[in-house]
Amino acid sequence: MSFLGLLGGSAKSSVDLAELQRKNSQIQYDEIQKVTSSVLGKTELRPKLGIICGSGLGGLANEVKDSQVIPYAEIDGFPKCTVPGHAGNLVLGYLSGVPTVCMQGRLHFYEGHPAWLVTMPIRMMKLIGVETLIVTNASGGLNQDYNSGDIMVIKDHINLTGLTGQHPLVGPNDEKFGPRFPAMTTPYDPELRQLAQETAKELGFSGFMREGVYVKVSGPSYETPSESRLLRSIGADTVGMSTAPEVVVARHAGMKVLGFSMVTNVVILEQDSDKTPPTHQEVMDTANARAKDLQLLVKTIVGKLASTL
Ligand SMILES: O=P(O)(O)O[C@@H]1C[C@H](O)[C@@H](CO)O1
Ligand SMILES: Nc1nc2[nH]cnc2c(=O)[nH]1
Repeated sequence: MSFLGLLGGSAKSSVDLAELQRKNSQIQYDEIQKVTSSVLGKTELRPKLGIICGSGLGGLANEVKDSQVIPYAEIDGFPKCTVPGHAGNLVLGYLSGVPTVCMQGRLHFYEGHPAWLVTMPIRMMKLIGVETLIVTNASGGLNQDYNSGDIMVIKDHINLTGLTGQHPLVGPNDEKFGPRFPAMTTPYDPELRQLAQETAKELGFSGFMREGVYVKVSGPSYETPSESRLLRSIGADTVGMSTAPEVVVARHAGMKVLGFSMVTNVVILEQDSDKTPPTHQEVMDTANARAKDLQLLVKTIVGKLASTL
């Protein structure tokens, strides 16, 4: 199907989405502008903050006041969300007084979306005016000191799928978004990380707060014990199937990023273990059980940032 056709554009100037997918090419600035216009045409709000809700963490969007819900299906050119625990809505409104756009449900590579399409909403947010992004995810704890329900402030990531070729910035670079070769030395903003830890302490959350490294794999299968030991040995504390590509694209576009990884299961490192293997139901249930704490943490942090956003 023609992408510009989806956007209501003329067949003559249309870009074939299937063809772009085959070439693993990028959607260009103009096309993302049309997705953005479709959103802006449905709301008066001009968000400064973007939030992405991970598996089972969509409740964060319920903290947004005076909210307007736009299903992805009603946004021209926006792909579908197919994963349970990812509602598939943009929720726009005010979080602690800050105009916010919240992705209640994200796109994943394992759903069949190429890396550039998974991250297209980040560029849309940038064009809307978002300069600060809060990403959340559900993850497996590779670090065996971690417990289910721990919240890890992400200090760095290993974009394993990016390093091995499925990088969201592969394809022609548009300097309007950012440079051809962006540095990734500080993907997660040090001041925001510090603020997150200080705020967690004030809220009495220190007992389940962590700071560490997230590794992004493709999924959808969970890891074998040997794969998990490999990921631990390269320095990762948690493992998941999202986030890093979104953060790379956000940093490419100059956005500040704060990331939280909710440990929903402790990863099994031993062969032939009698421990219970992970399930997506367990992931969602654990995320839901701790969601209120993460919601309060994010809301309080945003309240403290409000005057600067
Ligand atoms: O969207 P996130 O990264 O929070 O979801 C995690 C990774 C997979 O999508 C899913 C596996 O249970 O949860
Ligand atoms: N890859 C991966 N993703 C997850 N998301 C939640 N738990 C896990 C896990 O154990 N592994």
